[in-house]
Parts: sequence; structure tokens; C-alpha cells
Amino acid sequence: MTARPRPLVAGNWKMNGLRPALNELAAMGGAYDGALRRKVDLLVCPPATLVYVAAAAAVGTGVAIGGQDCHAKENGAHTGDVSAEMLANAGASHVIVGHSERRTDHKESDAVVKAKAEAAWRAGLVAIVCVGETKEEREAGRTLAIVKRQLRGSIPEGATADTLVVAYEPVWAIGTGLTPTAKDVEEVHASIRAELRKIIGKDESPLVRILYGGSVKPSNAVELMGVANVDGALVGGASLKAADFLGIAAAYR
Ligand SMILES: O=C[C@H](O)COP(=O)(O)O
Repeated sequence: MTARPRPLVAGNWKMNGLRPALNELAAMGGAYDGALRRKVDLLVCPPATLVYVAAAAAVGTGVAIGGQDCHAKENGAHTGDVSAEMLANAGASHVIVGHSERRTDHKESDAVVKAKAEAAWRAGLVAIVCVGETKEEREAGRTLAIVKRQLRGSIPEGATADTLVVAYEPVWAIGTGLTPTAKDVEEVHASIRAELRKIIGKDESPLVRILYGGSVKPSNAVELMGVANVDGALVGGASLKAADFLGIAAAYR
């Protein structure tokens, strides 16, 4: 029997969160008890301004802290950017790269995303590489081709199940309350698994976590997390409140 990856529920706070938001993180940590810990990993990616203090606050709770993006370079004249090394130094263990909001707002190409994933590994971070089609691409029947191109272009050589997480996020499902059908999610995740097998081989690919993201809520988590090859969630809006985030993680109880 093929081993299954341990699930990961990751929260992406995006550009939300001032210091009082750490109370939500504390509530998450407080409720991350033995039973839940045995079944699922929890990760919270606050804005860069809160990574250091969040990592300090999360010590001992089992909740991991991550960044939402990193620059490809270690340091230098890049005003406003944050390097993977800075995130690691602040206490992060993961970093999201290639989120569709970065691909759109900052015109990040697959090659840029790949360089950022390499930077994550250089700093000892796990790279969460995001892929996903737009509404137009889905309607044109190009979903699988787009996701395949993004995987091929964004995942560096040498990825392992310990260094890579893939997040499938249909752009049209992000923050809209819309979700694909379970059948559609299953099709894309199976295709991602097959592509990973070609990219990183038959030994590592079954163990890479493939997250689904896009309007995940406590009310749809059981169905979405129950789909074959869905190994957790990348959660935006519903990760801002401990009750909602924990309600999603409870799909694994
Ligand atoms: O990174 C998270 C995703 O973009 C999903 O966001 P959402 O849960 O608010 O739809």
C-alpha cells in the first residue's frame, strides 16, 4: 500500500493582520491538542511584519509559521523585499511562492516562482508552490494544460516531499465563495500527482502534499479534504479567525 502524505492545513493571512491578530494565533495554538496534532499539521502565514512575533508566540504550540512570498536573492538593493533567509531568521519554516495574487499583481512568471522556490530551499524553508487556472482558462478547457505548465516551470530540480508542497488554487475560486466540484478537484489533483511523478520521480511524488485552496470553509472542508489526492488546504479568509481555521482542520479529526 502506498503511504499517504500527512495532511497540512495552511492559513494565508494575505495583507491582513495587525498585532491583535496574534490573539487568533494563540487560540489556534491553544486548541491544537493531542488528537488533532496526531492527524494534521497546522501552518499560519501572517504578513511579513508579524512573522517574527508570530513565530515566538507559536513556540510550543506545534503551529508552524511561514512567509507569504520571498525574493530570490539572499540580500541586496531590493527595497521593500524580504529574502527567504530573513523569513527563516524570523522563525518561519515555510514560504508560499507563486500565489496567483503575486503572479497577477507582480507579474511573476513561472521562472521567477522557480527562483523563489530555490531561494526557499537555500534558506532551509519548505516551498509551497501555488498553481491554478483562471476562469477563462477553465472555460476554454485549458485547466490541466495550464497547471501542468505552471508545475513544469515553477518546480526546481531536486524537489522532495520534505521540501515541496503544491497548492492547487483555481483563481476564480479565491475569495469568491465559489468552489469546483469534488470531481473537478479530483481530476486536477490526480493530474498534478501524475505530473509530479514525471518531475520528481515515483518514490517522492506520492508523498508530496497537494493542497486545495479557494473558498475553503468549515462547511465544505470535509467534502474537499475527502477528495483523492487532496492532502490539506491553503486557506485565505477563513484562516483569519481561529474558530473557522480550526473548523477546517477538524475535517481531519
Ligand atoms: O492562499 C489562499 C487562497 O488564495 C484562498 O483564499 P480564500 O480561502 O480566501 O478563497
